[in-house]
Amino acid sequence: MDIFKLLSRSTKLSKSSSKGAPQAQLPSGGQNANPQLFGHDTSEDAQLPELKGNSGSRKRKRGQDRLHTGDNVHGDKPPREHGPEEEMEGGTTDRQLAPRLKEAIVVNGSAPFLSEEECRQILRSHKIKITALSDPQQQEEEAPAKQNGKKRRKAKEQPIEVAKKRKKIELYPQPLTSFSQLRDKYGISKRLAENIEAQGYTVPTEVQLGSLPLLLEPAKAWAAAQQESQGDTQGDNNSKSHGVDLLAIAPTGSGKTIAFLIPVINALLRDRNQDGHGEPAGPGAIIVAPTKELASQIANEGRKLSSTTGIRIALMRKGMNVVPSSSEYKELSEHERDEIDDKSDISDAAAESSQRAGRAREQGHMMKADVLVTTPLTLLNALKTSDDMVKLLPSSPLLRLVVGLKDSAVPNISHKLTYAATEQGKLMALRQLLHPTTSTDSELLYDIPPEAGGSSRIAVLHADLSDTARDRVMTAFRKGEVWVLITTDLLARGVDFRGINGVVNYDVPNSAAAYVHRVGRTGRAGREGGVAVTLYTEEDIPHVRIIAQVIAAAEKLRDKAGESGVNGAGVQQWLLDSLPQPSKRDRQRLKMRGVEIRRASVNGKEARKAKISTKSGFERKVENRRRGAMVRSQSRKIGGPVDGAPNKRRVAVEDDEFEGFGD
Ligand SMILES: Nc1ncnc2c1ncn2[C@@H]1O[C@H](COP(=O)(O)OP(=O)(O)OP(=O)(O)O)[C@@H](O)[C@H]1O
Repeated sequence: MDIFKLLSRSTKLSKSSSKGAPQAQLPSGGQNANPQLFGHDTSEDAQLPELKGNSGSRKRKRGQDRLHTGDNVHGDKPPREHGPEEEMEGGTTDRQLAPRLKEAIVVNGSAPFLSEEECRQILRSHKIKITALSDPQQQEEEAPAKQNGKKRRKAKEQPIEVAKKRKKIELYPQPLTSFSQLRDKYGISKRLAENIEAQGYTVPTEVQLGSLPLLLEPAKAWAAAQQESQGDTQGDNNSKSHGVDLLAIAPTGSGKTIAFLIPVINALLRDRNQDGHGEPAGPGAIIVAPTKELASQIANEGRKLSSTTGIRIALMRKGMNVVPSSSEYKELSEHERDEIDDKSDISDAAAESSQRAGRAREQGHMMKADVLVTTPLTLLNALKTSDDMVKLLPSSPLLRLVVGLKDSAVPNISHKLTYAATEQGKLMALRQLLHPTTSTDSELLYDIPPEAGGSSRIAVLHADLSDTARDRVMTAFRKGEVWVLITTDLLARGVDFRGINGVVNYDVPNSAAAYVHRVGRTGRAGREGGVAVTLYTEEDIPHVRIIAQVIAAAEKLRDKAGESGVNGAGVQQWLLDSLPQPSKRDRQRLKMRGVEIRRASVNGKEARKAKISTKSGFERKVENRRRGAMVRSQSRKIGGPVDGAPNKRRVAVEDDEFEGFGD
């Protein structure tokens, strides 16, 4: 692994240092040809492994990856295997089907209508599984019971059992194989389609491929689920025009944000057109994100998609109020309305950080918003002051979409587990990692030289910083002014920096999910070349197995896709076998409290914090003495205290400014 190539986001590589690893193979290396993680190899045979038949080079296990016909949709009969030339429903064979599927998968504006079998194959090749969790028929029968308090209480007590008993129905909707189909086939707004195109999106990612048709045509999804649940009887789909609830589980960086934003914006535009009014009708959608950074990112994505459509996407900040309804807006005086319009207009991305917006926020002003993006606490505070904000919606059928394996790391990055023995060892390992050993002419050293920006290239971001400081660091990192960002789990989820080439887990993550999300900051939208390094010490050993297992699973997935890891196996089998298996209790404790030894206070006593330094104790002592002598001499000159006490006149280091690493 050449970490130099990973970090040099804005550095020209010398020929020798760039040999063997083309820039385009890194996550920061420009446009990505295909954002899909699975089933996107368009080469003749690799496109659909199911269609390769006996001539395929990869071996197929008995009973695996075979096509099976529609008479066994729900697993109630064993899958019926058939050879490559076997005739399928509708009289087509695998080979006859292949070109049609390819036509559908390859970027293609026209949208051929695919049979259920064809849909099933496309969805399967992309590892997409869609299930109706609540049976629409059953749900409808249960609806009156919901009014009954006793039954409701009982249902609440046994939700898991009830859910288990319910028959899960697998659905095969028409997959979205190109963004151009959004307009042609689903009739989304012209402006929205243009905005999607302007973002450069052409090939939908797996989660978009499966979820957009469901969310844009919920009536069809409902009808399909109903039809499946009733066997061959006709489902009444005309009356079911309300939407579906969709739970989507997909890999990190797989484009979930626009997968839900496109249907939201389209639905608001459609409603606006149907109602025929341009006045604010109060927020039509609320998006809740765990951190301010993520909320701000989602709001920005939304604004790009809704640009010039008239849909307002507002990032909700402390003290901000939203115009709850069009009737309330109409009741206001003209002056008040003008003021709201004026302030709402400056909520777009460019003005978000402007002084005007800042002032407006301070005054607790009213804003018009069609979509509110907020963090949970801000929403809670807003709800306390406004009862009208949430309208109860009718319950809709619940569908679940899963892409790939749940809780697995993206297969397109390489993982490395590095044993560093101690806390000091971790710092040494990090330093070694950032010091390129392969090239000597690099400007990107651990202590970045002043000519290259020095310590200003490194920043820290955590929840104790002010909002302004957090915004500033985020902007600098996005612009590429900051090269190394040291952060907490605050940025572990959802935050999208397109060009991150590597993630270093300086401390072992507290759970498998935390690992998946942290390392998912690289390798976004299917980009190759990202690296995730996890440093661990002796104290971490009892907790490393869960991480090693996630890595092994990701590598297996990569191998299955026919690619070997960039640097070979990140976890050797012997390591996996020798790491201790943590008990359930240990796993829970780790999740709640982290690695005990690293906590500042253990059992009420202040733990001795390990001094993290790459210098020896002797060197530090000499330096401290020298520094103390300098402080005393300066104090004498300005008549301050000379007893070696800290010089109070020294400028305090502001909490929100990173001043480089101390020795
Ligand atoms: N169809 C597409 N083609 C190319 N790039 C895409 C596509 N869809 C999304 N992207 C890009 O992929 C990146 C990741 O998208 P997004 O942040 O929505 O992922 P996510 O699934 O929400 O990730 P996470 O699980 O980490 O929250 C973004 O930079 C986005 O612009």
